[in-house]
Amino acid sequence: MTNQQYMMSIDAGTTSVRAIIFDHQGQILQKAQREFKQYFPNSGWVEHNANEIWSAVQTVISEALIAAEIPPYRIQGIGITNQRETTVIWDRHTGKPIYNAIVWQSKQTSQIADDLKQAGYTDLIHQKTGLVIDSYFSATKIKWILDNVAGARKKAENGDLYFGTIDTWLLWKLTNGHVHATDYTNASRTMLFNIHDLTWDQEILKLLDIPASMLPAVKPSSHNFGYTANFTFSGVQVPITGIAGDQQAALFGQLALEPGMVKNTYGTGAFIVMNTGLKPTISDQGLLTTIAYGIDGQVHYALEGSIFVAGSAIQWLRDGMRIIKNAGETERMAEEAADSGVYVVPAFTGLGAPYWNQSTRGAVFGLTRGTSREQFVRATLDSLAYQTKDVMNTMVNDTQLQLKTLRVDGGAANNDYLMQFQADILDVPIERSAISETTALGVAYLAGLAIDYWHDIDEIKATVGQMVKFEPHMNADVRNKCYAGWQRAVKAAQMFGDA
Ligand SMILES: Nc1ncnc2c1ncn2[C@@H]1O[C@H](COP(=O)(O)OP(=O)(O)O)[C@@H](O)[C@H]1O
Ligand SMILES: O=P(O)(O)OC[C@H](O)CO
Repeated sequence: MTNQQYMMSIDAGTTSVRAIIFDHQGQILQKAQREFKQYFPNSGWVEHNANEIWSAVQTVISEALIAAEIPPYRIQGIGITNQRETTVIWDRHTGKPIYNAIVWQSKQTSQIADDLKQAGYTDLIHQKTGLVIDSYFSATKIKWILDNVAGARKKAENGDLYFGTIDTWLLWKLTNGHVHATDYTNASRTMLFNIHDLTWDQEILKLLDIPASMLPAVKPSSHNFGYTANFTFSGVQVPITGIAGDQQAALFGQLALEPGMVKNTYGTGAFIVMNTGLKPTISDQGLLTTIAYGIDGQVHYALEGSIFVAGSAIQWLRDGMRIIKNAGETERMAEEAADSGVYVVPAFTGLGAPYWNQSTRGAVFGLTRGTSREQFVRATLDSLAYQTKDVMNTMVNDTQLQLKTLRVDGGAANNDYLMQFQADILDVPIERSAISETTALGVAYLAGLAIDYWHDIDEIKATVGQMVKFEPHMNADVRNKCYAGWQRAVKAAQMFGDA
């Protein structure tokens, strides 16, 4: 086994980066993780320092290799998966970012989004990009940087600036400034990419005054993007052969490759993605149409429901409300809590799919003098499941496809209480993957397939472990009553925010 080759995934998430080394069985050989700093320069703004992300990535690559005790040449290929939409703009000559990376959650560009809506571009943008107009996507963030950083627009017009999402930034750094590219999945989250003809959309670029020279080349997700320039200072050139946004990578890692298959990743937010096959399905009920992956000369599409607050509501219980010590204990507390009729609507930064209401804020309903800490915790966990049901109902309506199972992953999917409640409230079985790092695994698959590390999907399927199943067993009357209460709570929270 001494000459065994491995794949390495770089998972650049919102709060931490990881390097994970996988073997041919899809098992984790080693992993290293680093958190990096979050900047909140103004209320509702969230920024990262792109150089700090790059430093953290270099560190975890080295740490993972050292801990695994393997030399760099035993890595056959690298995959990059990333927090999506987050926008970096840098000077292509000096390599220096001209502003912090504006993070997907950040609200500083809401006004630009509102202006676009007011000007009547909602349908045009929806039809072309599959997205709803929102500050969530990269387009308004690029415009904001060009409008607000001194000299930026002039430089952009002279062709001196590059834009990239985090994958593009890391690829550019790993190749020492030789490759400026992204993949279809990341491009489809910019609100600038035409998902039908697979090009940057000139009309939208003009609308936002964004020069096309800033934009990266767009390639399939499973593709040889280029070689590392100086991998861990070893001089070894490792090909980067896969790139995908983290939610799409998770879909691939769950092997949800047939139309109608759905996964939900319960991380900071929750992202429900349904594979819809080779044709885009445009939702008229607030779901996003997005590119699932590009492989073997074909582009596969997906419908997505993005929930902004999921696991971060549990962090709020810990760090804001300080009624728990760690996320893990919520499982026992919820199991112990009696039914209560309490609802927590964690709309801390507005509501995502299917509501898309930027002005809603969090709310709690149904408190009595007897409400306990455990019941409050349980209601917060339940909100993750209810938000998922809102999205799933919309997906079923949009596609007319009957949901058979929901595949789950991400930190909060480890909570057995939550997964059982999710199965009950959806009335659909839940399957939790055997490996928790599905996102990294997905991009390892994409990268490995491009270089024949894995020959085909069947070879990959043969390596997949047993999933943990949660079967629904809630009585229909109880389910309907619980969900009706949630719907009233969301409605009331929206009324309060809109007033
Ligand atoms: N047992 C648990 N029950 C509920 N939530 C959990 C549990 N474990 C972790 N979480 C939540 O999951 C999130 C971390 O999941 P992760 O997939 O690492 O997220 P991300 O990739 O977005 O950083 C945190 O918000 C945390 O509060
Ligand atoms: O980094 P995560 O796991 O919170 O994912 C963020 C999403 O990609 C945002 O769209």
